[in-house]
Amino acid sequence: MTEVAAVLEEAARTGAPCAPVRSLLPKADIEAAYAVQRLYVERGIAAGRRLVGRKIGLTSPAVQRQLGVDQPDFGALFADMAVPEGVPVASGLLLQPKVEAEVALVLGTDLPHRDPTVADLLRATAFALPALEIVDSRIADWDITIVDTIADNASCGLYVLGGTPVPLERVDLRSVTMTLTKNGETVSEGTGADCLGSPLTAALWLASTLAGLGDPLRAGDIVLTGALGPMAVAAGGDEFTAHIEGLGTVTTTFASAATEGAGA
Ligand SMILES: C=C/C=C(\O)C(=O)O
Repeated sequence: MTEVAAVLEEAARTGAPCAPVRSLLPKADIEAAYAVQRLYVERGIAAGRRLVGRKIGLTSPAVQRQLGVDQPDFGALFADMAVPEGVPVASGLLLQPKVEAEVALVLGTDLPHRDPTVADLLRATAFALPALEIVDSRIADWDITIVDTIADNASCGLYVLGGTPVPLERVDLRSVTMTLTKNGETVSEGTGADCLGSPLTAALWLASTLAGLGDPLRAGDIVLTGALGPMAVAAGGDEFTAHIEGLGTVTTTFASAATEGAGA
């Protein structure tokens, strides 16, 4: 496990993507891949990073098709991965960024049960927000299988949360429609139902999985529930806006090296 973690750390440190790590792991061993991810999380916490929640990945049939997998996964969200709206994503921070539009849930109470119900989840959720997940892969050309992405913290790079909290009484997350634009052009579309049937179903999967691992979701946690549509490639100078009906909009821009150099 430590060898795989070291390969991924080196890729992040140098900015040079590495070869797929699946050949270094027991064949298709998802538990081994999560063990690598746990090392990354434990090292982050030991270094003073604040764990603030989880992302769910591989929830949309479109993304599953893009990556050739058939099940969801999860990764860790640290506070230092959050980019406030209005602050450009610095150039050179990410290796191969892509953007996804998602529903974020913020919990008001713990979700300790292995068999949580929708009622438990609705009661536990303080509010929802529109969100952009900026996924990134430390593996060259995004040549990933499920074990590669799990070991690589579920390919999570950064995330942007919208600023207007919406209580769940006000929105039916299964039927929301999402449009993601890049520089004004639509690049991805989907609905709540495209996220494992509903963002709530995805969150229940995560709550149950983490409770089963003895590390349940806690009050205050942010849950990125998974892409509602295909991911879109990002480059310096791009602006992305997601509109999720009933939740509002969230926007981010990617600085280009040239504008950063000019102090823009
Ligand atoms: C490889 C990353 C996939 C996701 O983040 C997703 O499907 O939401």
